This record gives sequence, C-alpha cells and structure tokens, in this order.
Amino acid sequence: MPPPETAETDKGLVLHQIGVRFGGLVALDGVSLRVPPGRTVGVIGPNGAGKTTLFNVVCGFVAPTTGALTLDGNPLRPRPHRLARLGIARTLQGVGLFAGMTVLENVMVGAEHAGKPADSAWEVLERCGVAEHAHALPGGLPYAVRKRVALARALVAEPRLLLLDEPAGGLGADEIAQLGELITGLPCAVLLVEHHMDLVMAVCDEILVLDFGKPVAHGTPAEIRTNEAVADAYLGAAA
Ligand SMILES: Nc1ncnc2c1ncn2[C@@H]1O[C@H](COP(=O)(O)OP(=O)(O)OP(=O)(O)O)[C@@H](O)[C@H]1O
Repeated sequence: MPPPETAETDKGLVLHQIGVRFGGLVALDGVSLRVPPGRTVGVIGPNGAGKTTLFNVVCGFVAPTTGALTLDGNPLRPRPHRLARLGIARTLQGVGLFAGMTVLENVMVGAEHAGKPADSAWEVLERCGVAEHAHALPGGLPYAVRKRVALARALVAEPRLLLLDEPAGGLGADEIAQLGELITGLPCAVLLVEHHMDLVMAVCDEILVLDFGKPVAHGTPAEIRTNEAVADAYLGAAA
C-alpha cells in the first residue's frame, strides 16, 4: 500500500501552539505558524518579542514547554546535530566560520556534513557571489563576504528548509539588497527571523508578528504594513 499522502495544510514545517517558559517568564505563548515548501516566512517583533526563542525551538536549542512541531505531518523533535538529516540548514546571528580553514574548505565541510559532493561547494560559492575569495581565510574578509560564505555553507546542503537568524545584522543597505535578491531566488522554504523591515517586506510571502511572546498579526507584507496592532507593538517598544 502506498504511504498516505501528506495533506496540503501539513506540508512543510508546522508549529502548533508553541509555548516556552524560562522560569516565570513567558517567552512564547500559543505561537502557530506554517512554513510551506518553497515559501519564505518572516518573523518580526520588537526586542524581547520571542523571535530568537522561536528560532531556537525550531533548531532544537530550546525545547517548547507546550505545543508541538511537525514536518510534512510527522512529529518533529529537532536536535541541532540532526537538522541536516531532516533537510534543514541554518545560519546563526553573526558568522561562525572556521577561522583556520579557507572559504572553500568551510563550504566543503558543509557539503561533507550533508553528504553532498565536495565540488558542489564551488557552484554554491559562485551562486553566493564569493567564489573569488575561495582560497582566502575568512578572518581577512569583509563582514558581508563572511556572512555570504556562512550562507553558502548552509546552502551547499541543498536544504528543503533554510533557517536564517538576523542575516542582515551588520550589513549596509546595498549588501542587504543583494542578500534580498539571493533569498528571493532560493528554491527552498525559508524561515527568516529579522529586524530589518525592508528586507522582510521584500522577500517574505507571509509574516508573523510577535509581541511579548504572543502572535499579534499574521499576513502578507501588504497586510502587515497596514496592521494597527503591528504599529502599536512597534510604537510601544519605541516609547
Ligand atoms: N535562556 C533564557 N533564559 C531566560 N530568559 C530568556 C532566555 N532566552 C530568552 N529569554 C527571554 O525571553 C524573552 C524573549 O527573548 P528573545 O531573545 O527570544 O527575543 P527576541 O525577539 O529575539 O529579541 P531581540 O530582537 O532583542 O533579539 C526575553 O524577555 C528574553 O530576556
């Protein structure tokens, strides 16, 4: 008998009513979200809203106190070292490259880890616009280039889901625009946690807005732009 088909609404990564408590502090409360195959979903919110905690739940760094995750309808209990096996890749805040390895070697490590051929590293370096730096050590390269190399190392795994934690952090306006083009051209699903609103609005198909750990809005960029609860959350944070 063929395996039962995954219902359309179960496809991709689904967060079901996720809650996270740190002692008495509620960092996430009833957060539900789906990242369908091939779509880019953004998570935004003021400082302390719970974005990084949500990211850490998906990566397996933080276990949810309540709720559950599924991947294509199957229960998912993420563990950081097992993500690659599930077809999930991630970049973290900052860069995190191996300082003693060249750019190419860093990306080849990513390929090896994911069981991909080593020569796929070249193709990804080219796609990310950093092939000219292949034989350089990361330490001497501009920050924006190092961030692209970190992205290349994640992409070489050909993930079905890419998790990006503040990829625009520390980048200039032109570099963010280039990053946006790169993200838009990706074939995989993307979960993007990001402060930089222009990037989020440019690349996301849908956006979840958190405030004090709770979802306050969810919709397309156009809907989020004009949502009063979103404006309140950000104005409240700025006040
Ligand atoms: N390991 C932890 N232990 C205790 N409290 C934590 C821990 N991690 C996060 N918090 C708290 O949980 C809340 C949500 O934090 P989180 O870092 O997820 O927010 P954020 O939206 O990513 O903020 P920022 O935009 O500043 O990065 C905050 O009040 C934070 O202080």
